[in-house]
Amino acid sequence: MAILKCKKCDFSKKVPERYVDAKVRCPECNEVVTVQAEAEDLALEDVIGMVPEDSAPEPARRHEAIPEEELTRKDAPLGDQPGIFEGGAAKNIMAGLASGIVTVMISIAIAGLVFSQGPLADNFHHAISMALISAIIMSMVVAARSGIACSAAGPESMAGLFLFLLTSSIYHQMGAGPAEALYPTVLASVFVAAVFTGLCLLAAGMTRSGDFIRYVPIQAVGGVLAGIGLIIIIQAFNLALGTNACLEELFMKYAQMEFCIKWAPAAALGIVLFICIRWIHNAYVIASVLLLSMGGLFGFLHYEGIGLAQARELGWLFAAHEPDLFWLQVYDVGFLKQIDWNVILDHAGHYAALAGLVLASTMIRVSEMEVLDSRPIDLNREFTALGFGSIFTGFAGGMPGALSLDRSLARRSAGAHGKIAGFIVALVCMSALAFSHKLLPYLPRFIPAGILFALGLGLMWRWIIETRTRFTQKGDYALLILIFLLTSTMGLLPGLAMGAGLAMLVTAGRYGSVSVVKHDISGAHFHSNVDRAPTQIAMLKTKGDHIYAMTLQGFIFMGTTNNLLEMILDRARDEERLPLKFVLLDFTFISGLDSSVAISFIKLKQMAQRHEFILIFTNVPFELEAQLGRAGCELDDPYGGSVTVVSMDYALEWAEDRILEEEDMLTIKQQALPSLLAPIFPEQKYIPALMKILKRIEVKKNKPVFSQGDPSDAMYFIESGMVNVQLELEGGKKLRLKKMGPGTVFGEMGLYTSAPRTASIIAAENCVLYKLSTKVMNLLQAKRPEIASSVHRFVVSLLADRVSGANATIRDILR
Ligand SMILES: Nc1ncnc2c1ncn2[C@@H]1O[C@@H]2COP(=O)(O)O[C@H]2[C@H]1O
Repeated sequence: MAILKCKKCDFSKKVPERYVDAKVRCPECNEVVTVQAEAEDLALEDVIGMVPEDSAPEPARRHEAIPEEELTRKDAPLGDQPGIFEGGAAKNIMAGLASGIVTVMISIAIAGLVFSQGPLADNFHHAISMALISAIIMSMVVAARSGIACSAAGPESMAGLFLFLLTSSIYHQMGAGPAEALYPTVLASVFVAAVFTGLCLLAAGMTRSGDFIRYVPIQAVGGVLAGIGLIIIIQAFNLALGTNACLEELFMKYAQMEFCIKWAPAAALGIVLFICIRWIHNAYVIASVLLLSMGGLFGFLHYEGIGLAQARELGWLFAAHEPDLFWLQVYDVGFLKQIDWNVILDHAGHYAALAGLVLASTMIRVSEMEVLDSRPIDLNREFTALGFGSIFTGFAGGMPGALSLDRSLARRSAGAHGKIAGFIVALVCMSALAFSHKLLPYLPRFIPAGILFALGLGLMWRWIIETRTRFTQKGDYALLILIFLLTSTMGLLPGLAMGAGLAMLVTAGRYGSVSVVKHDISGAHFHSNVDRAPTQIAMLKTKGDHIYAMTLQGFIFMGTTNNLLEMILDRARDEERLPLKFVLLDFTFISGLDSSVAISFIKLKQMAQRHEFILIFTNVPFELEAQLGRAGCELDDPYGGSVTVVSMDYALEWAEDRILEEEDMLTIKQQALPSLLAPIFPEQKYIPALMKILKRIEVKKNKPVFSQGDPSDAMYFIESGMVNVQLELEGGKKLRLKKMGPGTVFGEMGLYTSAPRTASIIAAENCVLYKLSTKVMNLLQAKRPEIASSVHRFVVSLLADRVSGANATIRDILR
């Protein structure tokens, strides 16, 4: 072992031997520290660290433990859904009302984004209806079908931006054609996008391919979403200014006073909203900010003596419009005849990309909800719910939507734990739809612009800043930035296509199709290198199945950890075997981790707490442990039910000790050497004579009996205490070959071959040994050859036992 000891803040931590002389940053104060070799060999207690005495894991620190019935990963029946009024009717209704106001405002903002091109902007009120229809239907369907109580779905920034690109592209393609075909074609393309996205979600949910989507490289999705964030911010400025400019044009204009006065309130509101959405996560706070800013504008207008009509002319408020039930046109033959279906077909790439991103983002958001909720959520069921919602939305004349993590969290912290909140949101949106022609003329223009600004900023922050620490390999983050730049400069579709291609190549090249689990084995077959008494070995053969050891390999990413989690869950639920108490995961063959893996390990820790087993991570590279820690997953977290241990051998020894302790067999009654030898020595009658020629010595804990390479002059019998047989490797590294206890011998190889010592022997405890020197052995051979021959046979049978033990281990590993 080596030690990381920071002189600045006194932080100290044991780290694996191979980090000796490495320069690392102190996890506490960030000071650069050189890792030092530790002076003495470690005792087992040192290695294990501060695992609580009581081996039963402490209750979850951050989350409540979830009962077994809720573990419905594969087939979550509807009955498992949250109740209608769960958490109290009044609380849910209030939370639903606040979320409803937020949803209406966000729907208006997304509508502004979708219809911001040329004459489409004149039909902004239609886009608002389309967005509200989506919010109503998706809120109701998701409330009825989703397994997440606070699930918020409807118009959403990423899908909104896609629709903006779709409508702009159609607008540019058809600009020269007949004007009457443009609007029906644009509307139809939005409805087709909703139905197509819904069908894809439904197909993924019904074929249960949700877990397969977990393989989508996170860098590609993250880079594209960050790019989307930037484009949304540009569009937020355009909405505030009533322009249609690109980034450079906006840069030219932003400082001019007449523009500044229009974009500054939107940007200020955007920043405040961004902070509320990201860190406060509360629907009441967000709704209050929106209502207060509206009040602020009317106060300002009143103070300045500006009338509403004048404010509309100045571009502060939206224009009034006549009420119409435009979406019913969808089923009007005249309307259908005007649609240019070729143009719609030309945009097949847009629909496919939109559906792909909605699928991938749903997968990421559901995974994050799983961690926050501390329980598995059936991804396929969420796909199915969103799929139905999106299809109904398309047929009712609404725009495609998606699941929103931020809005779901805001709804949850406002107290929405029952389904009713989703229906209340739908009711609020219905009222807004019915009165939109009356309300819109009173809506300040900077509000939807500010919301878009906050949504765009949120996407960029989430994917460019927050995820940075999650990437264990610098290349992953660089790839994300590359895809972000491609998306922002070349456009969404080329960026998406190139990004996905690049990320898939990288991931496939790194990992291929090799399973993350190199081998898994039960503790009944695979034991630590500790020489134990025959009764203890027999006990471990019967009870060792409480231990499940796995060696991991290769490059781990979310898709592969899913398989690992399922293997462990299957083992934990296997009632035909002994209850699972210890899961050992060895990282020796791990070459790297993807960013998303932290979430999987957090889930694994939550599973450990639910099923009451202890997770022991072994041979974890220091950088990976630090990276996972920064991403929110502490591996060495004794009170959270997981520990890191230097090697699989020590971890096995510790778990075995706990099992023996439980059976009251950890300490074997101390016996004198003659009685220890009696059952195993070939001829018992020679034991008293042998004892006379042995020399008793005592060795203190941690002191060497001899060191590797020393000349060999004796072999030793152990009467009490344990010794470590330690191989000294190049570069000062040490490897424990064996731990030996009472009744056995060591140093026999040197005695018989006269070669230098092949390993060092260090006392792991205070020991009493009996020494048989070469000189005395030679005398014995000459004077009492029958006793010498008995000793030879004893040593041979011990060596034979050791070899057959090693063979059994190899056989089990290869099984
Ligand atoms: N792989 C091993 N397993 C168990 N004991 C060992 C192993 N290798 C060496 N030893 C013991 O460690 C001792 C080191 O000194 P010797 O080589 O004299 O004799 C050696 C054996 O008794």
